[in-house]
Amino acid sequence: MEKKIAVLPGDGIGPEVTAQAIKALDAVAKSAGHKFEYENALVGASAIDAVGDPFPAETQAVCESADAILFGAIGHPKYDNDPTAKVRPEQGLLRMRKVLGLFCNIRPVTCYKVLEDASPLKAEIVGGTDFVVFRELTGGIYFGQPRGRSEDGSIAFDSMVYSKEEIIRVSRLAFEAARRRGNRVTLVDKANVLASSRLWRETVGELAKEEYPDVELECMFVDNAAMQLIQNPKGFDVVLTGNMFGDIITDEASVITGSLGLLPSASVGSKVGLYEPIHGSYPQGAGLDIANPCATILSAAMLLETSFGLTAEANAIRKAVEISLEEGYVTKDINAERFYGTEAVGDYIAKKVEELVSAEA
Ligand SMILES: NC(=O)C1=CN([C@@H]2O[C@H](COP(=O)(O)OP(=O)(O)OC[C@H]3O[C@@H](n4cnc5c(N)ncnc54)[C@H](O)[C@@H]3O)[C@@H](O)[C@H]2O)C=CC1
Ligand SMILES: CC(C)CC(=O)C(=O)O
Ligand SMILES: [Mg+2]
Repeated sequence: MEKKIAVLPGDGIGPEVTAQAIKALDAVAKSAGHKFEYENALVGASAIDAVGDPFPAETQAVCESADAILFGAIGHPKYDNDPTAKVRPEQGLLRMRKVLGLFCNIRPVTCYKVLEDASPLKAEIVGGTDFVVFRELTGGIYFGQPRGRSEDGSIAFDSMVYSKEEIIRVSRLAFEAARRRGNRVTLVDKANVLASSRLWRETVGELAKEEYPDVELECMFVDNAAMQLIQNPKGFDVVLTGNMFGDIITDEASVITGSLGLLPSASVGSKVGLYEPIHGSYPQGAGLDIANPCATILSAAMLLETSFGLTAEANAIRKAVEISLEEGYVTKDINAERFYGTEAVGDYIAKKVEELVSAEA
């Protein structure tokens, strides 16, 4: 198979973790006889520094001509600490998601057996956790209009806006996934307060009744869900939610697995798919060879499976990551006493991928 992958490393630890994911993809290509061609493009703060735009037209063209996109992370403290900055790296990420039609962000949350003690939560609580969050990605409060400041600057406002159409298209993907898994969807919202959440409840309820009567639908307020995720994470199968709630509860959910550096994601929609870790640019870790590359490597596995249909190869990457965790080939966030660098973990996983894929061929 010959495929072109757009690579957008971004800022902070982004370049380091995407480099490790590419090693895993190269190991797959070498052992299974595929050809992956990579084209790099600028995004985020590094794109602002280079060309003054966090998602330049050239980057968009690279993405649109690719078969899949591998994304690192964006963000820089010089913007985080300057609320007056007019151009911000995050605008690039949001514009990219919108322009590429990436309306659904899929975030699997799995607790590896060997990491049951790595979470600050009790092993008997986190053990066996296996759910997936379907987060709406191109609507809601991150995009809604009007937004801004009053003339005298003393009032600021954002709008949580959702249409039925936006809710239905992401919900369908969640229900379809539930049918392939435990047949249960939990809609997470704040329908006791927000009009937009009441539209979610109404729309998802109708859809469930009309098209997915075989799938169990449960509705849960987001504050309760935030608590239940920690108290009984095994109680979830497919979580369906809006943009901001999904963003927040998945960072929370990463604690169940042992580290934010372990959670991958796939962003899908009408065009090309984009694959990215759920974490940000972790600027404090940039250039120190301490970032956990697993979230990005596992995102590459989602890329192979979702965009290229290479399930066996994707599973080889997942298995290689699991072996690295079992063998203690982990970064500092997983084991603060005995750890390896980002590069060393990436090399170890790539070597395992090569062995696993070659053994299957
Ligand atoms: N998708 C993206 O590109 C995202 C970008 N951001 C941006 O990233 C910048 C930093 O934001 P933060 O709130 O600090 O979130 P962050 O996700 O970058 O880091 C939060 C904490 O999680 C841990 N962490 C994150 N990734 C890790 C990894 N791979 N290995 C080990 N530990 C890891 C670190 O302890 C870090 O201090 C900001 O500019 C923010 O806007 C934040 C979230 C998502
Ligand atoms: C940086 C934000 C725009 C998004 C975010 O935190 C995420 O997608 O996880
Ligand atoms: Mg986030």
